[in-house]
Amino acid sequence: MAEERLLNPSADSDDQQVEKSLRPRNLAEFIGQEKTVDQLKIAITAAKARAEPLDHTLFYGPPGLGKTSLAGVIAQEMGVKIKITSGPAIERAGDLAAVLTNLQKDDVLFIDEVHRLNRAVEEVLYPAMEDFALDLMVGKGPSARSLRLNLPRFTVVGATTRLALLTSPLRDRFVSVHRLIFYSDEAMCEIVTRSARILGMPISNEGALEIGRRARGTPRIANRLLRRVRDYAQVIGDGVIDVPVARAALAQLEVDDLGLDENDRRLLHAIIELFNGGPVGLSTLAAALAEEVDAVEDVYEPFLLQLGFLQRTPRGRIATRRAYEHLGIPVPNSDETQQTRLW
Ligand SMILES: Nc1ncnc2c1ncn2[C@@H]1O[C@H](COP(=O)(O)OP(=O)(O)OP(=O)(O)O)[C@@H](O)[C@H]1O
Repeated sequence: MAEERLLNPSADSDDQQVEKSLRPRNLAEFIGQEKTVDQLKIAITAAKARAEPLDHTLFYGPPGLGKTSLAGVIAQEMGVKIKITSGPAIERAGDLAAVLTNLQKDDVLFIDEVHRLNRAVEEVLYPAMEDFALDLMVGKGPSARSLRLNLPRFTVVGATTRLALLTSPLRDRFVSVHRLIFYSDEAMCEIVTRSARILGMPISNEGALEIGRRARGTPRIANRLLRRVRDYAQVIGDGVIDVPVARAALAQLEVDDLGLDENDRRLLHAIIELFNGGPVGLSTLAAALAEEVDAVEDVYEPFLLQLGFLQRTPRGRIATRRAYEHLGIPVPNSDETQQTRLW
């Protein structure tokens, strides 16, 4: 259902079409993530001055924050080509060998979901990243021997939503590691304004802020909301996205003032009403919601944690006082709850 995916930060095919035109192409167009951008500027300038490829770089953080965009930006700023693949797409060591032998000097190899590479593939990637070499086994049985093939120097840009799932040998081969964080309201407003300009939608500054601040600090969600609000503005309003239009459209989409949707509220209600506020284990919670554990952990939780509505403890998830207040549920007497220490 459309509403179900509205606030999901993962891309669907509609997004992929529009995202191509909205992707920032260089560092100057990339809004927010100042710390990462400043570090990249220095690394890129230094690598170019040495006429070397950029060091292997890893981006991690929730989906939709700009990891793929940054990989493209790096290639553009370095003036090199980018090859895009992903952990699950490279099934066998031979698949990776084929990708590596097709790289040209200084190319960027972008590997999305890099934590999902399998062991055999990783074993091929290690010498490729470290020594720019490919070790091939020739022959079988006792006469088998290993042959080393030199590769051109290149840059691996890896992206992951789950840094903890990266094996440490792979993690160690990335020289620079950047954590992408949720965007500020101001940055989100700028992103919405930029996207509206590219898509030719008239929007007021306040209208952009209203959409931006309800998009969970995630550019992909902002772009999606913007398209839905535009439909509303065209059909119900006069085509211009201002605050009343943005508010009315978002209310119809059931996106609340903080950017929570029905699924977030369902999750918080479940912890509060079914599990007495928590702690409740992740798998029990996912089962109660009829959701996948991964969806709860990757899609819903990061933003609820960021808002301070949820706490992860060794004994499970706990709904905080703020969550009760946001949902308008009376906060239980703290003597009777297990959360006293958190409040
Ligand atoms: N800093 C930014 N400025 C402007 N737009 C941005 C920025 N970051 C991301 N976007 C927009 O958000 C969309 C999603 O970004 P991107 O695909 O790079 O995210 P991602 O982190 O790689 O997501 P995933 O991990 O799900 O692939 C882009 O198409 C782009 O339009």
